Amino acid sequence: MYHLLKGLHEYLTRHEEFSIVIIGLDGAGKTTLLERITAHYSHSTPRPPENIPPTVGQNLGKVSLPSTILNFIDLGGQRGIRSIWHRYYHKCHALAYVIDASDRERLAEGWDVFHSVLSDPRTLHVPLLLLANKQDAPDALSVADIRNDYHDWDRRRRDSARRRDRGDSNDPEDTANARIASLDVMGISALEGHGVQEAVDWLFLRVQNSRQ
Ligand SMILES: Nc1nc2c(ncn2[C@@H]2O[C@H](COP(=O)(O)OP(=O)(O)OP(=O)(O)O)[C@@H](O)[C@H]2O)c(=O)[nH]1
Ligand SMILES: [Mg+2]
Repeated sequence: MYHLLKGLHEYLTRHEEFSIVIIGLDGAGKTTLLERITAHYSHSTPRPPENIPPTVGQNLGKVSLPSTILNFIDLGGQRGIRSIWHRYYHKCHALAYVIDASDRERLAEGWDVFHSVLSDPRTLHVPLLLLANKQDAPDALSVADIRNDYHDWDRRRRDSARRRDRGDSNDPEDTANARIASLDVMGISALEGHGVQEAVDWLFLRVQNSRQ
């Protein structure tokens, strides 16, 4: 009887754990976002932005929900650190790619890196959310503009690939194209917190669904 009740108690109070990896170029605002998320769920104040150094390696943040634990892993975005991202793909349940929507000069670089994530076979079945960060900045591109900019960039990339390959069809591309077509993009301000709750809700829902 004791074992039965103990088992029942464990079943009712169990916590499922999911890992969510946050990636994107250096300076996109990933650690600021992690701070905002963990502060929100622990009802504390996020670390002041001036106390957040560039990430060399990773930062971890745990969010405890009633029956679920979300483990956020924020990875450094500097060029030399990006080569470790792939090590996290197979063990994560969702990916959030953060882009700095106010830095037009680095958008193409951001898309280049984003595309390599999207077309990596190891991310194929991992839910992927594109976060257009820094929406509070006066010159930030809106979600619609970010989406258009990415589609324009991708069209140019495909045109030049087609010219290079003299029109040969490229099957692996089809998978990436399908993912792009159904891509979810959300606008956030990691600094001020706008849209962050909605982004976490999206990730929570998608990791739950992917489990089923
Ligand atoms: N205006 C504005 N600035 C932001 C926002 N999020 C981050 N920043 C600023 O962007 C800069 C970089 O933020 P980080 O969070 O360190 O960027 P990161 O993506 O973690 O960078 P790496 O660790 O180098 O990969 C800092 O000056 C932040 O204060 C935002 O939503 N709005
Ligand atoms: Mg960082």
